[in-house]
Amino acid sequence: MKEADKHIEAKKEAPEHKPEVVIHAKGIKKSFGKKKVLKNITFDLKKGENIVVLGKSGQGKSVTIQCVVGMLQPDGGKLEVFGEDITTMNDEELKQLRMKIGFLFQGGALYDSMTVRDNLEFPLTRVLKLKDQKEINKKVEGVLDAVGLLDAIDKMPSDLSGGMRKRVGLARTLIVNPEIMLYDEPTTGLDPITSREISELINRLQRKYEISSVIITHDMECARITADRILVMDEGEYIAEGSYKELEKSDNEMVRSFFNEPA
Ligand SMILES: Nc1ncnc2c1ncn2[C@@H]1O[C@H](COP(=O)(O)OP(=O)(O)OP(=O)(O)O)[C@@H](O)[C@H]1O
Repeated sequence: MKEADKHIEAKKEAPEHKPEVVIHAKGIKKSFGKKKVLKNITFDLKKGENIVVLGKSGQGKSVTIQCVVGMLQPDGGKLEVFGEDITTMNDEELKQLRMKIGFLFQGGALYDSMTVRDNLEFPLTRVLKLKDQKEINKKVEGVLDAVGLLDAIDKMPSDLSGGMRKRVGLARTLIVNPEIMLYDEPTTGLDPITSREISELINRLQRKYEISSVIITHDMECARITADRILVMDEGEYIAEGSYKELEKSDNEMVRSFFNEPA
């Protein structure tokens, strides 16, 4: 780590979380044909907590979060979100549940032909069916302010940098007030400084809205800044769990390999 970067310390300890568990996964299994992708996934996400999932490519990190939002059905195990078993939910129940979960995809795609304002209005008018323009404007401006991009409200996505587009994507996810955020590689493709801004933004949003997050990343700086707890995934299960500082000292070679990689 560079000397100048040291002021952004790894989280030392989890903030005082309420013990409420928002995601409870126990023994989740998922195969595609003969390929066993998830063998035994067990974790709890507590309210207001950031957990980071580390793992080599193709280990099933994305499959896990797709199970959490009901896009994929696990083959076995228990999966409760906000205390409800999601494996037995019907389409309407899943739709209601997904409104409480923000999912920032790797691409975080915006509609290129729409301004930032229109991109943000879209979920309000189409998903929440809001009609009151004053209320819509207030929400759009509020969420852009939260991600520090109020100035960009009338710009087109093509006029924004990669980091700004990522923040607008995040704003569009946040605008429907999710209680859980699922981030799939939030800093991929961004330079180190912009990546750090996104990581710090994830923390600010966690504090401001008391959002609970699962953050999938290969970016160890992002893990260091955002993680209250890290889970390391290997061959369909979690092989280690702990804070950044704890895992940094792990004896396990696979765990150590993440910390030893050059940034
Ligand atoms: N809908 C699907 N149908 C068939 N196979 C799938 C499907 N979704 C994922 N897989 C397979 O499951 C495995 C795990 O994929 P996943 O995307 O979860 O990996 P990952 O750990 O998120 O990897 P990365 O870090 O590269 O994003 C891969 O081999 C992938 O090909």
